[in-house]
Amino acid sequence: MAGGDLKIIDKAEQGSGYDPQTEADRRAQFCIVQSLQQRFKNINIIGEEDDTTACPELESGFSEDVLLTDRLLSNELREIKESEVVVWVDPLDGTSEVALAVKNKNLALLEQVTVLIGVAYKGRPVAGIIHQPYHADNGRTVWAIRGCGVHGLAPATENTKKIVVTTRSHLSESVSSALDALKHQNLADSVEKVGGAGFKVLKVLEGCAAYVFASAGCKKWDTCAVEAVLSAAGGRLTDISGRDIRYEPDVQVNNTGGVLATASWVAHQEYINTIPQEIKNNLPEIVSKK
Ligand SMILES: Nc1ncnc2c1ncn2[C@@H]1O[C@H](COP(=O)(O)O)[C@@H](OP(=O)(O)O)[C@H]1O
Ligand SMILES: [Mg+2]
Ligand SMILES: [Mg+2]
Ligand SMILES: [Mg+2]
Repeated sequence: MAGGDLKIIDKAEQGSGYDPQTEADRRAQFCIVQSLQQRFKNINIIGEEDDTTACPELESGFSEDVLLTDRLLSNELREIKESEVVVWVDPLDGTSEVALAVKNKNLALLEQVTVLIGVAYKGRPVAGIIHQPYHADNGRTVWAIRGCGVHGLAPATENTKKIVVTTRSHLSESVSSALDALKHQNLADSVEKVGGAGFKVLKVLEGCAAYVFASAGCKKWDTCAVEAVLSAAGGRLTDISGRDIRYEPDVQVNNTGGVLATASWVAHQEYINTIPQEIKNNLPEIVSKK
């Protein structure tokens, strides 16, 4: 960004919209993957980007805060072997918003950018990090480990209005129809369109009722970290038919069933029940390998 050229590559297949990757995505993935591998030789890491750019500064430290939760950690998690861990990395979530922020010189959009690192064990998320580099002056890191609470943010426990967040850049007819159905049943008093899976889940943690994406296109690296954090806060994240999303290493990377995330203070099942069956039928779960 400082250099003024994001070096954007469009990853979208011809005729299927716009899916930008910037030099920041490539460098951040290199940094995260190499830093993790340096410390943990045998974990399986799956990142969004196929192409990376070497970045000389790796991270060798760790947050002492994590050690403070040690006494809360279950024996099951304590005994995990490196080879049983799958880390899903989204080096930069909200890339479209970064591109737009620079293009339109609208730096407020950068708030929607996050870095997502999710840790899965036995196919389900057990820990997650949502780093928001452009929050307030110095950014913030929101993280959770199963059984050890949510850190870096105090999750909202209620709200008088049900605000639903959805995609800004990947709207489709099925996304709109699902939102209309929710409005009809008073499950969406208003709808906000914002970028990034990470940012939308932060919004849910901070008082929005739900994140609704009744469309395919979102990937496992978009949801693994955020599901870990949201469930530690008492919320739920499933596909739009209410099925758990799986995170085994050989699972299909697309969340073909869409995404529905709800805050702790709303009934997840009511949102699931309200989304029309026809939309659900068009978004089947595909469990086949990659
Ligand atoms: N149709 C689609 N094609 C490609 N990526 C999609 C997509 N729909 C959603 N996504 C991905 O899901 C994330 C959240 O999307 P959205 O902001 O539209 O809700 C983004 O992650 P990235 O920014 O990490 O690529 C975005 O690329
Ligand atoms: Mg992307
Ligand atoms: Mg993403
Ligand atoms: Mg990304």
